[in-house]
Amino acid sequence: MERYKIIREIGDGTCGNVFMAYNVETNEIVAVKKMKRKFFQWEECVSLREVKALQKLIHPNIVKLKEVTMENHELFFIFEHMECNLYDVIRERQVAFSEGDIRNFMVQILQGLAYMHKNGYFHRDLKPENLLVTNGIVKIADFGLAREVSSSPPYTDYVSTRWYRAPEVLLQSSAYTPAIDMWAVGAILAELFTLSPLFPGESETDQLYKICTVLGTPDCTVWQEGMNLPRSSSFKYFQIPPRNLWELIPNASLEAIDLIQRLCSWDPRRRPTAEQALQHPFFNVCNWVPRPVHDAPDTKTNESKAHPKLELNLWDFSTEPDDCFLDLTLSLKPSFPGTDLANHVPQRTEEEILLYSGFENTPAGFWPLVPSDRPIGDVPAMPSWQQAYMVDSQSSLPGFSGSPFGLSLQPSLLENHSLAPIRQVNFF
Ligand SMILES: Nc1ncnc2c1ncn2[C@@H]1O[C@H](COP(=O)(O)OP(=O)(O)OP(=O)(O)O)[C@@H](O)[C@H]1O
Repeated sequence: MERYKIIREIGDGTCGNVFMAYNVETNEIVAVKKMKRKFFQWEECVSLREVKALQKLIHPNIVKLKEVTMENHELFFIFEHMECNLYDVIRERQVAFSEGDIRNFMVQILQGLAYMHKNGYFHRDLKPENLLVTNGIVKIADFGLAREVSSSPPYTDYVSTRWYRAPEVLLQSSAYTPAIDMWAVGAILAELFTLSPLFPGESETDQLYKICTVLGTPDCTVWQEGMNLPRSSSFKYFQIPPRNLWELIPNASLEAIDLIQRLCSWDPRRRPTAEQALQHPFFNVCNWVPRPVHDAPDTKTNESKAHPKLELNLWDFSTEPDDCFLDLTLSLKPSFPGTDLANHVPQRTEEEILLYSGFENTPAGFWPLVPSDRPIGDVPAMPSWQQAYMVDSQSSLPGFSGSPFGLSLQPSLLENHSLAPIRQVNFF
């Protein structure tokens, strides 16, 4: 250990203290985790879960274990050094993250997880503190509780920090799966939008209660197996209807809400795997900078109001996905102010509803997406500009390309302020 000079302490966890240090031979900055418990044999060290897992898991989104050293019965892990953890990033954040930032974090977390799960491990303690960040790069850390998927249940030992703990673990299932990591990802995704935890339980019972206050109390239609778990009788104390996630996370897009809802499914079998989550439409967007309506010329003049609008109305298409989108070229039909769809969408300003075709170089159409299982009437037509969903000619349409996410398209408007015919958009 004389090769390492400690600079300062950077973390104090349950199992170890973490220090920033530098390697005097290489001048490299590293993180040294000094385990709190004493070790007497090298075999004990190498059989630790953290060592076993990290030896095998080499991935850009998993923190790299460089070395393991034992000295005077003390065990040290030498890791690549990361600037901070996601908990600090969230805590210090004054304004909400952009959806692009959140997407960037999530892709990396999911890629790390997908790799880990594919290689037979699940983490069991995913939380913002265990996601390390340097310059926008996220790496999963703290494999102290990692388990091999092939290891046999019952899993009875302590698992995961309460706020991110999956309901099957709270209800004392002894045979949980990697889906517990997916629950944690859903809670973290919500937290990235609101900057506060989605389920901040103060005890195990309160944790279940907090989950019920968001998702509603489950019943056998939602989660059959859950009804038979040892602590499922707790549910009889809280009969709570589900909240609308849009109210709780108002800055999230429809796709983000849909992903959170799927990840935080009561039933672990309904949660997408990490690999499936990466296919979710939340990640399938192009960069599009909306032009505010009031910047567009002529839109507020009497002259333009007198002109017909070109309106895209997806209700005109069949409801069969293949019928709708097979080699779809959007059909546009003229309509007139006062009779257009905008008037049928309550409580939305014109600015919120209308989408302009003035992006001459943008080969795209704009779609708000809603989960296929949600009645159209439940969903705001276009809650904000942020929720315009862009599909370009390169990308496949979500839900129709083998993606596990069936999303239906919500009718929307596409107004041509300049009255030139709107470009037709080919999706395939
Ligand atoms: N490689 C690293 N680079 C920078 N900081 C790190 C690194 N590894 C850990 N840390 C910091 O130290 C903290 C504790 O580390 P870690 O989670 O590995 O310890 P632990 O004892 O297993 O914690 P826990 O209480 O979560 O089980 C992390 O939250 C992080 O802030």
